Amino acid sequence: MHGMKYWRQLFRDMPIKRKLVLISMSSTGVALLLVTILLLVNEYYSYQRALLDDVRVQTAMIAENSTAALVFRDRSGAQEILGALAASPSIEQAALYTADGKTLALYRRKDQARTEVPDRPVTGHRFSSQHLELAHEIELNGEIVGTVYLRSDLERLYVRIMWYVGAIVLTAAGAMLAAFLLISLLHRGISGPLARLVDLMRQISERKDYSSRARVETRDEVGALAEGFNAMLGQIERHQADLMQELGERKRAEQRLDQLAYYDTITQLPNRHFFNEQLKLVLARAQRTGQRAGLMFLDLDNFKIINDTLGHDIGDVLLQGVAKRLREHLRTGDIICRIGGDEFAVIVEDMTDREQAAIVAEKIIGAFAHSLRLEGHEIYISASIGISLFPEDATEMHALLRNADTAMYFAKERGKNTYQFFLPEMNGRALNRLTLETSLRHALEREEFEVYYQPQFDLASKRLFGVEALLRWHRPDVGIVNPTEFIPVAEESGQIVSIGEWVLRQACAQAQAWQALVPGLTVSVNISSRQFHDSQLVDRILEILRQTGLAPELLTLELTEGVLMESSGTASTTLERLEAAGVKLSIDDFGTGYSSMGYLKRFPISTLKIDQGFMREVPADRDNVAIVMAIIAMCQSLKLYVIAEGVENMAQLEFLRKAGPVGVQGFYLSRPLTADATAALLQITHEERITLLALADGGTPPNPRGQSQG
Ligand SMILES: Nc1nc2c(ncn2[C@@H]2O[C@H](COP(=O)(O)O[C@H]3[C@@H](O)[C@H](n4cnc5c(=O)[nH]c(N)nc54)O[C@@H]3COP(=O)(O)O)[C@@H](O)[C@H]2O)c(=O)[nH]1
Repeated sequence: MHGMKYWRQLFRDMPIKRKLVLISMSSTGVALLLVTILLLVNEYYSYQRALLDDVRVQTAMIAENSTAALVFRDRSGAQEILGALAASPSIEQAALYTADGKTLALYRRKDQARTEVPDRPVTGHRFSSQHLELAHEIELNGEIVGTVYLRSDLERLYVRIMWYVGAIVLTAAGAMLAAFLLISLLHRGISGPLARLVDLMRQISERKDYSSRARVETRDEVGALAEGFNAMLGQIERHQADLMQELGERKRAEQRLDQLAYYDTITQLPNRHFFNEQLKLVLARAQRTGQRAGLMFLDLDNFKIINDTLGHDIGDVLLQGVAKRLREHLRTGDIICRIGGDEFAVIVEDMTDREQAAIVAEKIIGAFAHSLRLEGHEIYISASIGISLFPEDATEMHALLRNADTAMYFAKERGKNTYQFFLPEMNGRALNRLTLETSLRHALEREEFEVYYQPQFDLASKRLFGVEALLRWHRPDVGIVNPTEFIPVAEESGQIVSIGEWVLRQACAQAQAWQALVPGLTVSVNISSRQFHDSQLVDRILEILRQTGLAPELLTLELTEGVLMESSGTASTTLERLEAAGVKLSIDDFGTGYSSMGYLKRFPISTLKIDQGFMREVPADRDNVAIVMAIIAMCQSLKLYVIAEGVENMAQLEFLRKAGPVGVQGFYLSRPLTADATAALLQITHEERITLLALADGGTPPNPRGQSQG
């Protein structure tokens, strides 16, 4: 059973060609065998018959010749007759019996050792495996006179059969060989294409090249199979192409998603997500290898202004330019990421020491030394950089990030366009700033702000013509906080827009209320950069003027040089709209910034305020004297009103009086006052004010600082 299974499996596993040859040869062999057997059987019986006939003839001849010998019981005659059988080599024994069954004569072939004849032969013939025996009764005139017995051997039959078998086997072998050749040839025609199909199939599955095709060699089933195979390959190829396309699209989509997930679409730099993962890896590596790593936080200086002024499209191009500069100036191993609006981060792995970090930071600063030309604009940009180092400043990722951020704020505070290493003591200051920002958020709703007013005088007429609105914050548990402390924070957090609007409303309402006391009293309100670039500014101002009833020409907006210099088309429109509405514009802190004469002509400015820094040590400081005099002369020729700030003593006042027609503002005349104190000052007469504030020529104020409320 087991053996059968083995052969069956062996047959199944055979190649078709061998199977076909085996089957064909087996069937041919079986057919030949059957034919051989039939031929042999036929030959055997034919020979038997021929032998029988032959023996019969001989029996008949003996019977005919021996009748007389039998009748006369002539032994020698009978013996002679039997002796003639020597001519028939197949007869090996013979006997003649008398009618009463006695043996009359015997014959034995020479090679026979003994006589082996039956005592009483049975008439008829009988074949055994070795012999043919035949007994025939001899008659004379209808009476039986004796019996003749002949025994022939079958040796010649077997020899003949053997020769016959030999001939048949040879013929069959030849036939089998011829059949084998023919069948092989025939089967090659069938299995050859099949084998080639199989080979092709193997090649295709190995190489995955579905563009190959099978040769259709015949029109039979194998040809149909090849055609079917080709059709199938065609389909696979098409599916493959579809699949490849789909895979390609999927891959592209995945890459795109990956790109979106890990890269910033504007600069193509890695984004915050990527940055976080990389920083984690870098720190883990540094921990393992015991090496240093540096983290740098970059914040572009004044980016928001550029973005608001020139538009977001230019802002985007600027960010791209910044990314390009960073890539160009830093090593390929440094990981540069854009982690927020105008915030970038650089991870420097294997940092040797602080000096190396400083070199990298200087490279970054240097990268922006030259202006960027963006769509017709020449833009100077700089960055403030905070640096924290692993492991000195922090070993934990978030702490390292926080420290770099804190250091960056300090770089900003130091005047921007610089770098700053993190120092442990910064954390306290940073915390203060954070709490300041948080408290500031609620200051407006909790009514913690108050507007103070500092009087402004025209030196020639000695008249109080206006007040400057200056904000104060009554911070709970802290006291009055100076605007220099909180205005930059409000500016950065964007809260300045709502705070500034509140100041404008208060100042306009107050100035309008004071018109009854000093008709034509002007009020100056400081407008910060962020406020100025707010697209709603003009509408808000006009709305406030309408609501408070203050005449637009009594409101002066104080803008710094920086704000005007950053201004482009949209800002000019803002200024033009304000001028058209009648609102006055003043340049604050003149001389500290760009001091460009161009914008004095370009923009509708009515007043210029000399920065109080130039009033310091005047008239002793000859340089400051020269500057102040030059500014006054320039304003005269440009027909601009000029106000000198920071007048703190009589010498300064006297100097200004001689220098030309100016307005003055300063502690010497009055510190910023509460609204009530300002109202009190406005209520007294002009003459009383001159006396009180020592505005008379050469006059001395009784106690100028004593008036201070701010
Ligand atoms: N955007 C806004 N900015 C505002 C607002 N209120 C104030 N500010 C700006 O804050 C800065 C500091 O203001 P402040 O502490 O009020 O200082 C003003 C005066 O007190 C001070 N001053 C005036 N006279 C003298 C003097 O004789 N000596 C001296 N040392 N200081 C003096 O000068 C400041 C006024 O400056 P300026 O605005 O340039 O005229 C300041 O930059 C304010 O602009 C606000 O509501 N919005």
